[in-house]
Amino acid sequence: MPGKMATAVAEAVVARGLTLVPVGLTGATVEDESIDVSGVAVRLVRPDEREATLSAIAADDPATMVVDYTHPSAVNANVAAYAAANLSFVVGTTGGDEAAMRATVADGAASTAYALIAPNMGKQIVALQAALEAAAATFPGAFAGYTLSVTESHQSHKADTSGTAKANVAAFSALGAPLPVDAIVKVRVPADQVGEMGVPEAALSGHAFHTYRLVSGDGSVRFELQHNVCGRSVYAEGTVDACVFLAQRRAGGDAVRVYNMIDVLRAGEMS
Ligand SMILES: NC(=O)C1=CN([C@@H]2O[C@H](COP(=O)(O)OP(=O)(O)OC[C@H]3O[C@@H](n4cnc5c(N)ncnc54)[C@H](OP(=O)(O)O)[C@@H]3O)[C@@H](O)[C@H]2O)C=CC1
Ligand SMILES: O=C(O)C1=N[C@H](C(=O)O)C[C@H](O)C1
Repeated sequence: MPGKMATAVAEAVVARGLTLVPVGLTGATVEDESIDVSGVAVRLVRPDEREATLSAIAADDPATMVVDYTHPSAVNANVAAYAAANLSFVVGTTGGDEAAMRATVADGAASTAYALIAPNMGKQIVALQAALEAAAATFPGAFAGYTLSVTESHQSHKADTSGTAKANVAAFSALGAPLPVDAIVKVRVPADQVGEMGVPEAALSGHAFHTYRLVSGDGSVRFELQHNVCGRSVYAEGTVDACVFLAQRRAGGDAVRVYNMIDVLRAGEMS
């Protein structure tokens, strides 16, 4: 905190009537000591105080869920610290090493934490992602011979290529239309976002516009799929659903300890 997603999730937690633990991890250069979230004073904790703070939170209530919306360069060290403190965690941050995150709570790992990791928490986008995965499993190669192109536009400070786009490209690849991740076109210049992608000016600081195009070999057939989101609320609501879902799995001692948002959707636990 006070990152945009972390703050939006904290606000959604309060709005749902859940308890917001008034502590937020922050970047090393942030000078404020606390921020106000819907009337709750949230203490900001720098990376050098992270381990001690997480241990104290776990000692106070081991059922606390941690939410990570940080930066690709920060998320893996954060996750290692959550796991070491045995605090269960929901990761929305994209661009990290997901395999390494999963390993912190995999069978045989020392941690007793549960984890949910997903590149997109928006219910309808998760449903689209699940539908593409199901199509790929049911009709592998159905789009063989088609050429895929993908364009994604996000606020100019986004560090990485869209994690959602990467996940959907994997499904399109199984459908027969592969695309290397580095061929995904990233639009980060505000003038292009407005002019080429149709992003409203008011959403330049927070938007996610994705377009997937599939064209047949002879150019006679063309598909286009878009999901265009302005703002953050759809992800914040999904993240709170994820926390509730994960808390229930943890409380029930479920044998599976790593989940994604498709698991939450399948369970019928997205509001
Ligand atoms: N899964 C999903 O549905 C969604 C995922 N995302 C992803 O979430 C991430 C965050 O996005 P967003 O909120 O827009 O980005 P912001 O840049 O607004 O926020 C990121 C925050 O993380 C802070 N930070 C950096 N390093 C650390 C650290 N070591 N410990 C704690 N905090 C740290 C930054 O602080 P500082 O500025 O001081 O560096 C900043 O406050 C991105 O990876 C984005 O792709 C976003 C939306 C939805
Ligand atoms: O940075 C964002 O804003 C978003 N990031 C996620 C991604 O990388 O796919 C999800 C959504 O696109 C918003």
